Formats: sequence, C-alpha cells, structure tokens
Amino acid sequence: MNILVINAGSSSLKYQLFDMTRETVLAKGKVERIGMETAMLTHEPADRPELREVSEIWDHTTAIRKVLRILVDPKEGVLASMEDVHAVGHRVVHGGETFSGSVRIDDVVKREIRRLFDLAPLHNPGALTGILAVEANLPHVPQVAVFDTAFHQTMPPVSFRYAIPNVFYKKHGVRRYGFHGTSHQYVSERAAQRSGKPLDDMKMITCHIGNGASVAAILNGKSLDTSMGMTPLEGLMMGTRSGDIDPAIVPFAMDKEDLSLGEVNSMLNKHSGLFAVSGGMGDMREIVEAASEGDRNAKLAFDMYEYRLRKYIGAYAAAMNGLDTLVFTAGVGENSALLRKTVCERLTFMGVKLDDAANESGTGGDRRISADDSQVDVWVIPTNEELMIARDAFREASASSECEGQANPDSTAPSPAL
Ligand SMILES: Nc1ncnc2c1ncn2[C@@H]1O[C@H](COP(=O)(O)OP(=O)(O)O)[C@@H](O)[C@H]1O
Ligand SMILES: CC(=O)OP(=O)(O)O
Ligand SMILES: [Mg+2]
Repeated sequence: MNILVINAGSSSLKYQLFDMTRETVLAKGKVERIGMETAMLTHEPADRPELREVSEIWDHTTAIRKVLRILVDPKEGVLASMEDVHAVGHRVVHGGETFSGSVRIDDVVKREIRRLFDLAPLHNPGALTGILAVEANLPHVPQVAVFDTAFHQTMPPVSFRYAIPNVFYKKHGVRRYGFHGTSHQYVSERAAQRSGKPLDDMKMITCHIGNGASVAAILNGKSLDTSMGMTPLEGLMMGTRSGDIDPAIVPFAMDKEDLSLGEVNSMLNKHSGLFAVSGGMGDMREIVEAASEGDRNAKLAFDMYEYRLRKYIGAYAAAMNGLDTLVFTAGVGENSALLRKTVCERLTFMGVKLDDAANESGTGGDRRISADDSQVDVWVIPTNEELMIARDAFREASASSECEGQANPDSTAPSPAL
C-alpha cells in the first residue's frame, strides 16, 4: 500500500510517499516559504537527484497541486498514475477534546476540524485546505487525520489545567492540549533506541524548534508537560508567534491601540515573535546572518529566543526532578549549531557538556552532540512526523477497507487530470 503523507505546517508543506510494505520512502519533498515570492519546491525521488524549483506559491492549495503533479510527472515522478496513491494521511494540528487518536476523514471530521479553526488559526485551515485539495484530485482515496494533540493526552491535570474558573474548562474545553505530538513522540522513542536505554525509565526534554516551536517534558516515555497550550501560541518565542506574554497585555493593547479581538489575535500569531523583535525577519537563518553583521534587533531576537528556550529546559528539569536526555529537532533544532551551542553552554549547572566538534558536524542524521563525560546526553534527532502519520494512515485505511470492503488499493476508479 502506498501512503502519501501531507504535513501542512504554518509556512511549509512537507510530503512523503511511503511504500508501507517495507516502510520505504519512494519520494519526499517540501514547499517552503509558502506565501512569499521566494517559495521553493524541493522534490527528492528516492532513486534520482533532487529537484529544486523557485516559484510563487501563495497558498496551500497551489502547493498540493504542485506536489501531486510532480509525483506523476513522466520525468521527475515516481508513480505511473494517481491510482497508485492508496491512502493519504494528513497532519492535523488541533484535535480538541474530540479526537484522542487518528481517524478516517469524513464530513463530520472535516466539520470538526473547521470548528477548531479558532484554536489553531495558522494550522487547521491549511490542513483542511490540503484535505479538500486531495479530495478534489483523488476523490476515491481514503484520507486519515493524525492529530498533533494526541501524544499529550497523558498530561496530568496539574500540567494541563489553567488557574482560571472551572466553567471555562468544563463548558469550553479551555485547557492545555499541546502540539507537535507526533514529533515529540518520534524523537523521544528514537533517542531512547539510539542510547540503548529504556524509554520507560528516562527523564527527557525534547525541543521541537521550527517555525512553530515547543518543548516537552517526557517522563518515562509519556508527555508530562509541554509548552504550547490550548492553542499553538503559548510557550516559546517563535517565528511570528509571541509565545508567553502577560495576559493583561491583550485588553491593554485593545484599549490603547483600539484593536479588535481578531486584530490582537492576528498580532500575536502573525506579527510577533522573531519577526516583531527583529523588525521583519521571521526566519532564523536571516536572523543569524543579520545578527552576525551587527544588526542589534536581530541579535536581541536571537538572544530572547535562546533565553526563553533555556528557561523552559530548566523548568522541565525541575518538573521531572532531573534530566538524562535533551533532544533538539525541527528546522532550527536540527540545523542551527549556534542555537544549540548557546543553549547548552549555559546549562553546565545541570551537567550538560557539549562536544563542540560533534555539534558543528552536520551529518544530517541522528547524532549525539554531548561530550562523553556529560551527565546529560544531548542529541540531534531529525524529526519524522511523516513516518508516524503514514503508520497511522496505513492502520486506519486498512481497518476501514476491511470493515467497509472499500478503499481497495487496486481500485481502478479514474482520477481526474491535475
Ligand atoms: N541552517 C539553519 N539555521 C538556522 N535556522 C534554520 C536553518 N535551516 C532552517 N532553519 C529554520 O527552521 C525554521 C523552519 O522550521 P520547520 O520545522 O521547517 O518549520 P514549520 O514546520 O513550522 O514550517 C525556519 O525558521 C528556518 O529559518
Ligand atoms: C503546532 C505548530 O506550531 O506547528 P508548526 O511548527 O508546523 O507551525
Ligand atoms: Mg513543523
């Protein structure tokens, strides 16, 4: 069975096509910087060189259409036709209290994803657009939603409740849900495997720092706490999101700048974070470059980002009464040796000791970057949200095809031209 996985992030759309008989990747790629003039499609077929194409890709619908086209392209593609896509798994960021596991997508599920737009305004709309774009192009293919929130369902009330009146929790589900769950789960399992230690006896902190960023405290393999909250706005400073602020700033800003609720929401989600502090740069690569050239705002943005991350690491070590493994993943965590070094150099009080050469060497794969005598193992583990999603999509699509006698992988239903 071939499973296409679509991961519609806030600024990027990643895809991977898996042959699930052996969990091999037939092709993968990404569309980065969606919404900017310099959007770029990178397509990597497993058996041929990578293709890069810069073009204007303004939204997720266009991005998906490009991906589907390239998968069947006579020269660059890996499939004879769209009929060879047997199921599609989608990353859906917010599952609210409705979804505690992955589900086959139907009209009810789509409605629920839409209902949750308010709680994940940068993400659920992109995911639904992806689902509808796939449905339009591959109407007979089963689609499965895999939620970022699921892994964090193990958090105890002491972590997930907010200290506000109960009615908000009871009536409106106001609580911490946490996000990037498939990523935190994947890298924690992988770090345990690579260290040869039992995950169910480890104190681990995983830092998923991409455009969106979150930290998780993973005690004995289960999420104990995580920095994102009811929405992906809380916690760390991010590309365009504020992360933690004093909640009193919201009414204050509305009053002083005559802003509506929607405008404040948009300000905190889309015009804050690195972007706001640096004066217009939301991408960590740009920040690092500008800071190295003496741009003081970019330097402040980097310093705040690093400082806030380090404070969370300290807090979660306290939450678990110790730490044996620290993991960096996602765009910034995997690629920025400078960020990792800056954080780790200031955690020596807890026994973190970096191996500078290992930290600088960019092998691309899993790598331990702590010194042999470090009390805390520090790892860079490239995340693989897509593999986790493919496994769930495979399981759900197989289960529903058995139940309904549909979703036949050999279906000859015609797919429309792209
Ligand atoms: N070499 C690098 N150095 C620093 N930051 C990087 C590097 N490569 C990518 N990034 C950053 O990673 C972020 C994107 O991460 P990613 O996990 O792809 O985001 P998302 O999935 O949330 O769209 C961007 O801020 C980008 O600047
Ligand atoms: C939940 C979230 O912030 O996702 P992303 O990092 O893909 O923006
Ligand atoms: Mg991401």
